[in-house]
Amino acid sequence: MTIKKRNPVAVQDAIKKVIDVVENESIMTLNIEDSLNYILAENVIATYDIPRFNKSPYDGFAIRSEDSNGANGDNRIFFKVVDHIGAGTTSDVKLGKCEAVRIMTGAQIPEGADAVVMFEQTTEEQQGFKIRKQFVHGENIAFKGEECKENEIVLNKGQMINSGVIAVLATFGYTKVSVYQRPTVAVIATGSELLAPDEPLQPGKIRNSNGPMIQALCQELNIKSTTYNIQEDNLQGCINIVEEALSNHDIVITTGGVSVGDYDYLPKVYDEINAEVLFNKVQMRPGSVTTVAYKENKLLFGLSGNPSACYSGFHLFTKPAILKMMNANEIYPPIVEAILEDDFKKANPFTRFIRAKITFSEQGMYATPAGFNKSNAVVAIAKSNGMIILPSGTRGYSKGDTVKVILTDHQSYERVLNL
Ligand SMILES: Nc1nc2c(c(=O)[nH]1)N[C@H]1C(S)=C(S)[C@@H](COP(=O)(O)OP(=O)(O)OC[C@H]3O[C@@H](n4cnc5c(N)ncnc54)[C@H](O)[C@@H]3O)O[C@H]1N2
Ligand code: MOO
Ligand SMILES: [Mg+2]
Repeated sequence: MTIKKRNPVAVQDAIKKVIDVVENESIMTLNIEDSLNYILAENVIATYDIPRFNKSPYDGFAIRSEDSNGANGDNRIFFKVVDHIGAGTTSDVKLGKCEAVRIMTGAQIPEGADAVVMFEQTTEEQQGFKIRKQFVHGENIAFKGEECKENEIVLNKGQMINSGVIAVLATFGYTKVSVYQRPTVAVIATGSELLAPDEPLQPGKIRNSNGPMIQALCQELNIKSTTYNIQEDNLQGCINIVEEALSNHDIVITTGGVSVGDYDYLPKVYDEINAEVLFNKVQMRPGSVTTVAYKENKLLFGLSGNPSACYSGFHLFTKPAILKMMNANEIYPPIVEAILEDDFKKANPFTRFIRAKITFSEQGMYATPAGFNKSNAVVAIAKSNGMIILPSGTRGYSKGDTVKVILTDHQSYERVLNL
């Protein structure tokens, strides 16, 4: 049997092919407390100025700055305290010459006052205090509207809702928020050798690690995927399950069966269901056989069966596509430069992605391969928070070289405090 030659596309081109085909305009409304990690489907407009009024940023005394003219160590000026307010209350007092209102952080500056003296800048006296320095107009005042003005667009649609966005929505009294619907995702692990984690091992069989891993990767994006039962290598069975998953989901992720083996049925499945294959070979390792197909605004990710290839394929192609399908403005992973901590002397004909532990030290960022790193590796995935990128070429790489690294895990922590 001859094998159809595949045309390997560059990694960037493959990512672009996936991103270019998907779109989503479906919107829904959520209570703000349920909206974390969704994408804003509307601009957020300030409903009033922030700060709402001129306010004191300190605990101290509100004064008229002109009354402090000439104050110094040899000429201390006395102010009489005529009122006392905390945040949430206001004062009706109109300040006269050398009068002050005792004021706490967050309280509205009383009429006539234009500066705040911190407690630490005073010496207390009977019925008042003395100061030994001159204050200028506006000193120690948080001005109305200095952060943002009423009707200003403070957040743009397409932004991921993080804790700060929820704070902004709450600030402006929005209890509901319009967000883009998330794509629905189906996960199907294919392979006659696969057993569920709770099944006893048998000769020639292995446990399905890709299915739970992909489900967890979706969960990291706050997507609750539908996980189908393990699908054995059987053409009709594969066609049926993929068709059924596709009729109920926006994205179908399969793992395994995309290469050229006798039991690799996914290429035939795409053919049978008339999905357009965007690419079936990428100039990368692992994951060179990663295949992405498209049908009626739905995507089919044929991720490789080898766990490290499967993981890399998800990060490179599926994750940006899911974010694009959520209509996020920012869909690509952060890529940083780091110092390589190991030698890779062999030249690689395709771009290599190496699961690695990225550490941030005072000397800079370091990238250490996270152990045994072949396509079939699983432990290194668990120990990694990034992927070293080694572009293809005729030379290898050495310890000390500066390389690019994709940050895959944004919730990574350090062993030592580098403060
Ligand atoms: N003649 C060729 N053979 C292979 C090529 C090639 O170009 N020519 N490519 C190799 C590369 S590279 C990879 S990667 C694999 C891709 O294989 P498939 O995507 O077809 O996946 P399978 O054959 O189903 O399985 C490969 C490997 O992964 C294990 N596996 C599968 N599913 C899971 C799972 N859910 N959890 C854990 N491990 C899984 C499976 O047992 C196999 O060992 O093809 C090469 N061959
Ligand atoms: O997808 Mo395969 O790694 O390129 O091992
Ligand atoms: Mg195979």
